[in-house]
Formats: sequence, structure tokens, C-alpha cells
Amino acid sequence: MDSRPKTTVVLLSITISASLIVLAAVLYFLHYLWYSLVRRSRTSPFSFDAAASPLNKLQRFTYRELKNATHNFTAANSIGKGGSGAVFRGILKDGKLVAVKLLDPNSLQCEHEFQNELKILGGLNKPCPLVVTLLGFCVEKNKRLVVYEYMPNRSLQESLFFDSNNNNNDVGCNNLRLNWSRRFCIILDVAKALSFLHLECDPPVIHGDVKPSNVLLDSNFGAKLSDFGLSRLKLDCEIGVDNLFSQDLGKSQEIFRSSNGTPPAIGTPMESCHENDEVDFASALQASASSRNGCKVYHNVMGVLPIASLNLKGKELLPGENENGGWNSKFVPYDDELSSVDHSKELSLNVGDDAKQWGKDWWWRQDGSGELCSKDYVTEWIGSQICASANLDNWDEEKGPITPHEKIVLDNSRQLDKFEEVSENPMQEPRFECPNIEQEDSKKSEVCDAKRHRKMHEWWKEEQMDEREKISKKGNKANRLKVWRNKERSKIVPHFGLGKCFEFKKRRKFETDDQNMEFSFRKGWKKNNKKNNSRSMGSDMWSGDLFSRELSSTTSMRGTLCYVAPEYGGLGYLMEKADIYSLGVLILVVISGRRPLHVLSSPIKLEKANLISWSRILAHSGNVLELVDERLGDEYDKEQASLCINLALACLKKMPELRPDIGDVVKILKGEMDIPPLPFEFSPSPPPSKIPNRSRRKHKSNGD
Ligand SMILES: Nc1ncnc2c1ncn2[C@@H]1O[C@H](COP(=O)(O)OP(=O)(O)OP(=O)(O)O)[C@@H](O)[C@H]1O
Repeated sequence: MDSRPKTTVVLLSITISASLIVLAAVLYFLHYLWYSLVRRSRTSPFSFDAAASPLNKLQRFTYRELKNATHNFTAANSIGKGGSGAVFRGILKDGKLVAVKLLDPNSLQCEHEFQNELKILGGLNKPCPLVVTLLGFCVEKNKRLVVYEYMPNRSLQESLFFDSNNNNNDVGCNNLRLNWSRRFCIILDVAKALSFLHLECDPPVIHGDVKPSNVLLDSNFGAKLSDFGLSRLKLDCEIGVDNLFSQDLGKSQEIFRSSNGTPPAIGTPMESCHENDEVDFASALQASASSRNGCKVYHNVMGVLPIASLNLKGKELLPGENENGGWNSKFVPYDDELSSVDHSKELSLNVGDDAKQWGKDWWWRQDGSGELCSKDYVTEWIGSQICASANLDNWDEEKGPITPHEKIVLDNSRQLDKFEEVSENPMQEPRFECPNIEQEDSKKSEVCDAKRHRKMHEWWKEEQMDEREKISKKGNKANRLKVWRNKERSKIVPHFGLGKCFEFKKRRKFETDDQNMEFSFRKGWKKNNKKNNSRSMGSDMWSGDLFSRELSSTTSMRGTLCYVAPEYGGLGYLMEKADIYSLGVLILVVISGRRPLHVLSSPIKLEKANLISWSRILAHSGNVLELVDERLGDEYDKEQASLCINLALACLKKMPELRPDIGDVVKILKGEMDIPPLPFEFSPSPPPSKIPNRSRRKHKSNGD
């Protein structure tokens, strides 16, 4: 009789405990899910092993110390803003003036850059006066701060364009912050700094992001190289993209043509090469495009690209993997993980209505294809600019000056009354939120990548063939080509995340009010933080690197568009010659006082929009001095100027092996060596049908 209630109690207690267990399991699962999706993806733990690390020579600050030093990171102490965080001026307890970089705590990319910066800059085997001194760092929870020596004249970018943002007529040569001798010394300093990194460091350091905003100026306008967030150490056994590029893209295509489709023998000399005057930014864009186009130009490179580098014990490791199977932050693999950029916001904030419309188109196109193509982005953007204000050209000597309100609302044309205005009137940079990055199963990713490579390869072939080639595609020669290319392709080793499709996780955010957004290519769209929204003139919005932030910001990219070497298409490791290329761009920028890509409203002046191709045209016509910043008047050394420009052009050779190495660059600048005569080279520029070759046409018509 009594057994019934007993059974009921037992059943009830079993049911309750079972439900509790299930509930606990569900809660645990949900917590795990939340932790792994939200918390863990935001920051990777930074392990500071003081004993083993080269960081032990660096001072470790507390957050409170740095907060006090910068007066709670007040806007008044804000001295700049880069892709990875804001920089503040601060005074330490001992009275030392420092620059404190406060990194975005929610960005995995920033975490990598932080670790990279500390390990490379902090681990330099000897100090170099031409490299900015890293004084210390702070790691507390998810807070990451880096402390540098303070450079009173901030960045070269600011100094160069501070001058240019003043009215040209008002600034006499004597009032220029950067007169000729300073400019020449800066070029020499940067070359020497690179020489230190490439030749004196063991292992050599590839800076990977040489550009004016990463060159800081001390009180005497002496230059120091900074920002090692994208740098890397070079291993002996590595094969960089420059070797691959030269072997494969440079020689194979040209040799192939000259051999009528017969597979070339290794070591076959290049015979008939032609200098191609095509607009270079197009090739740079193609080379640098973060998704399909990046592969498009350099699919041949992929053919022999090794993603596995050998460690000293000979064990094959993936880039970024260390011997213990862990992650080595010095070797961050390139991938497209951060490539979901909504350019429509960027455009709508920087250009007029037409461009807004264009921005919408871009957004629509992203929706359609799911992938971003930088080349289209920039070329179309340029097109929209030209249409938007076809009668404007602030460089057009023939037309005379234009009123400020007539100018395209492009930040790099904006004039500032005072240098201080930079920090007083923070620029509203649109941002996007960094998408969460999840580590993919390496096997899955390899299969995926191989598929993508195949697709992209096919697509590239289609793109590259002109009509004649397409007709003869079925012919015997082409079949031989196919066999040979297939052989090359069989060597493909997939790399990380190339061409990773766009994710639109943050799409709802993009659709919100523009006014509250700011843009940083490294970090993406973000709500404006009024506290830290100071603007740096060194910001790429000011630099003509407007587009480049996409590239420097996505982990598929190393460096900055217009400064990044064309051999880099989002794959593999950049090598020393990539730094040489960036140095070449920097030299031209310093000498001309112009941004590498300065979008103009007049199609006639498009040749001037691209500093590199314009300087090639001038060199062709023997008139390189036309490039020199006109604000200098006659106050410059003509011999030095033409030496620098010719040297820059040598550094800008598309084939890395044709560029001088840094030792020679320094010798040439010091006058200890002549610029070696440079052979012509095959240009990997895109087909003329894709990008109209205005410069060449113009050149021809001039010749007539
Ligand atoms: N040590 C320093 N002393 C003085 N100013 C500095 C120092 N470091 C950085 N700055 C200023 O802060 C600005 C931002 O620097 P940061 O390195 O964060 O970004 P960036 O190089 O402009 O962009 P990115 O990091 O995206 O390439 C610089 O342009 C410079 O004006």
C-alpha cells in the first residue's frame, strides 16, 4: 500500500534530477558556445614568458600608470590614430615624454600586430637609432598598450601634407617644414633603417609596411622607422613571393610567348622584353586585390608557392605554426579573414552624391558576388570622381586655381589652417566591425583553397587571354601551354584562407546611420567613440592611401596599397625586395610632396593621378625634375633630386630581382655607387582593354 507514494517520490526525484542535469548541460553548452564565439574570438591570450622572451628587457607598465601618464587618454593628448588604435602623448613618472598606442581590445588582428610589434621591435638584437624605440608595453585583461619614445615631429606623412594643406601661395619655400635637405636626409635615414633591418638583423626583418605614416620624425626632423605590426622575420629556408614572381610570372609568361607556347627550359634567358607603360596602380591593385583579383594576376605565382616553411629541424610546418604545434605570432599567415569591407560607407563619407550612388552600387555588387574586388572598387571610384566633377583639377596648371568648395570632397585635398587642427577637429572616419574569425579545420581549408585556386586559375586564364589567344585556345600550341601550366599548377600548395568569401555578419550595422560610424580598414566599421575620435593627418584618409586601408587592414594584405609591392597578391611571404618597392614609392612621395594615388577630376590629368606611372613617363621623356615638389621652387639640389627619382624608379621595378638591394640603395644615395643600368622588364599589368591606357596614348600623341 505504501509502495505507491514511495515510487512516486522516487520517480519525481529522478525526473527532477534528470531535468536539472539536462538544464545544467544546456547551460554549460550555451556558456561554452558564448565563450567560444564571443569571448575567445575577440582576443587571443597573450602569454608573457618574461624569462624566455626578448621582452624581458622591456618595461611592463600597468594600465593605471599609462592612464595617469596620458591623463586618462584625453582627447587633448591624442596625437594620432592608425588602423590598430589611437596614439596618445604621455608623461611618465620620471618625466619622460612617451607615445602610448592604445590598441583596439576587440580585434584579433590588433592582437597579432601587438605581439608582432613586441617580439620584433622588442627583440632586435641591437638598438638602431633609425628605428623608433619601444620602451614598454601593458597587458591587462584584454587591454593592450605599447609605449614608444615620443617623436615631436610625428610622422613624415603629417609633415609632408601639413605643408601641402596650406595654401601653396602662402607657404614660401623657407616656411616649408620639409625643405630639400631634410627630405634628402629623411630618404637616407629610411634607407639606412631598412639596411639595418635587412642586413644587420639576424634573422633579417622585413618591415612590410614602409610608408610615410610609419616614418616618425624627431625634433631635428631625423627619421625613424616605426610600426612593426606587419613585419616579420625572414628564415633562411623561405622562398618569398619575389623569387616566385620573377621565376614564374616574369619569365615564364614572356619566355612562353617568345617560345610560341613551348614549355621553357629552366634558366632560359629573357630575350625580347618590352617596357610596358601601363598605369601601374592598376597592376598594383590587381596584385593587391584581397580576393579574386589578387589571385588573378598572380595565379602563376601560386603554382610554385610554398606555404610550408621548414624549421631548422627540418620538420614541415605551416606558416604560423611552431614546433610544438602552437602558434608563432611572428609568422602570421595571410588570409582574407577580415576582408568584409563595406566600401559604400567609406565613399559616402568622402565624396559627393554621385559617389554615394556609386557606393550603393558597390554594396549591391557585394551582395551579388559575395566578394570584394579592390581593382574594380578603385577604378570605379575614380570614374565616379571624374564624372562627379569633370571641370575640377587642383593640379591643372592650365586652368588656374579653383576655389576650395569646388574641390572634390576627398580628404587629401582638404586644407588645414593650423597644424593643431588635426587633433582639435577629429575626423569622422567610418569604420566597420571586425568580423569574428574562427580557426578553420586545416584539412577543410586546404581542400577549399585548392578548389578556389582552381576556379580562380580558370577565371584568370579567361581574363588574360585576348581574342586571338581565345581563338587559338583549342589549337596545339595552346594545348602544350595547358599541359605545361597544369604541370605548374600541380605544384600548388594551398595557402590560408585565400579568397575567403565575404561575410555579412555586420551588415545590419552598415545599414545604420552613417554619422555615427567611422571607418578603419584594419578594424572596420564602428560606432564613433567621441573620446578617442581625434584625427591624425597621418591617417590614411589624408594620405591618398584612402583605398589602401582596405589592404593594410585585412590580414590578407601586408602593407598598404600603392606602397605594397606588386608581386604580393595576398599570398605567401613578402621579402626584402617588397620593402625596396615601398621605399621607391616613399621616395617619390617625399620628393614630389604628392600622394601615390591622387585622384583628379580631369581625365586628361589621370596620368598624374598615379605618381609612379607619371614619374615613369617623365623619366621616359628625360624630364624627371618636373616631379619635384613645386613648393620647393628652385631651392633643391637638382643632382640629388634626379638621383633620388631614378633610384626610386629602379626600386619600383615590377620584377623584384631587378630592384637594387638595400645595401646598394644606401650606397647610391651616399654617392658611393652609380645606379646600375636597368634592363627592360615585362610588365604584369592588366590587359589594356580593362584599364584604358591614357598615359601611353597621351605619350604617343605627344610624340606625334
Ligand atoms: N612615437 C610616436 N611619437 C609621436 N607620434 C606618434 C608616434 N607613434 C605614432 N604617432 C602618431 O600617431 C599616428 C598613428 O600612428 P599609428 O602607427 O597608430 O598609425 P599609422 O601608421 O598612421 O596607420 P597604420 O597603423 O594603420 O598603418 C602617426 O601618424 C603619428 O602621427
